[in-house]
Amino acid sequence: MRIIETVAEMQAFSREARREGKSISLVPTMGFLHEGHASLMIEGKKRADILVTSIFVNPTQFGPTEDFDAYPRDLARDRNVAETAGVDIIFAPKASDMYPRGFQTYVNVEELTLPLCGASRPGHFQGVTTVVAKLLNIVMPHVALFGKKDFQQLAVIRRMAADLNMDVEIVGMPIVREADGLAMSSRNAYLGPEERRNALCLSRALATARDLFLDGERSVGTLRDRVLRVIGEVSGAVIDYADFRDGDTLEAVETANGRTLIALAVKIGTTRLIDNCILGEEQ
Ligand SMILES: Nc1ncnc2c1ncn2[C@@H]1O[C@H](COP(=O)(O)OP(=O)(O)OP(=O)(O)O)[C@@H](O)[C@H]1O
Ligand SMILES: CC(C)(CO)[C@@H](O)C(=O)[O-]
Ligand code: BAL
Repeated sequence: MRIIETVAEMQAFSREARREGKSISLVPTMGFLHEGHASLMIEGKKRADILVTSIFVNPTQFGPTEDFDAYPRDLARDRNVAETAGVDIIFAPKASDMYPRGFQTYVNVEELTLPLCGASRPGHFQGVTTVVAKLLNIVMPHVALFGKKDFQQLAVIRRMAADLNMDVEIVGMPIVREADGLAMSSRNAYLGPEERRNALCLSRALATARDLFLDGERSVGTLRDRVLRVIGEVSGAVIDYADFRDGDTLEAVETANGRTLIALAVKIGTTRLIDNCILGEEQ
């Protein structure tokens, strides 16, 4: 495994790999890698000759009061996780190389970024689509893999790739969970022991609503009440959003079906966690 730290070197590497007829897969990350990231890497390795993972805590997707400075970083540990998962190249650029002086071009996806995390985190998705567009141009992968834990992000990136005719296959991967149901996330590292227990209310709320749905309940009002009740039982859990939306368009729905998305963002203490499920999909 090799670490590449400059945009120019990464681009030269990929250009040469493509010239030799090799296929490339890319797993973009912000580091502090866990088994969720590893599952994307293992799949990426199967889908191409060369697996690249980027590790870049992207400043443009964090709001001014968000946790950019506090975001956990540990490149030594990440190297081990990446190597074990079969990564060939870690691309770890500096912010000054990604956003040099004079930078002024951004990518914006419209309707899909309005609700959910787009509403709670103004400017977030513009930062995500801009950096992902740049990573795709730099690494030039044939396949790029993203987790469904960030469901809206995946939908937005698919839209961007289609709308801008990007020559890359976007692959969505299932949510990897801890044994007790908590969705793996780098931000779980912020949780103290009591908060870690309280954080289970997200996956518990999703499972409760899904069980009701599988028993035949279709009223979003009833399903939402149950979700709010499960989260409300936990002191120190503050809902940012608990939304029922169409899994393709992200439009709000009032009657549930198998393609209905339940998307949650909940603050446990100061840590904002997200989780989701599609009601008709195996968990
Ligand atoms: N539990 C998970 N299962 C599957 N994919 C995941 C999981 N957690 C993160 N990913 C995916 O890994 C990629 C990189 O995500 P990122 O580095 O932000 O990790 P994260 O754990 O989601 O961090 P954060 O705490 O910032 O949300 C994204 O495509 C994301 O959806
Ligand atoms: C896709 C991504 C790496 C862009 O910075 C980030 O939003 C993430 O880790 O999900
Ligand atoms: N996993 C999405 C990255 C972010 O929260 O900024």
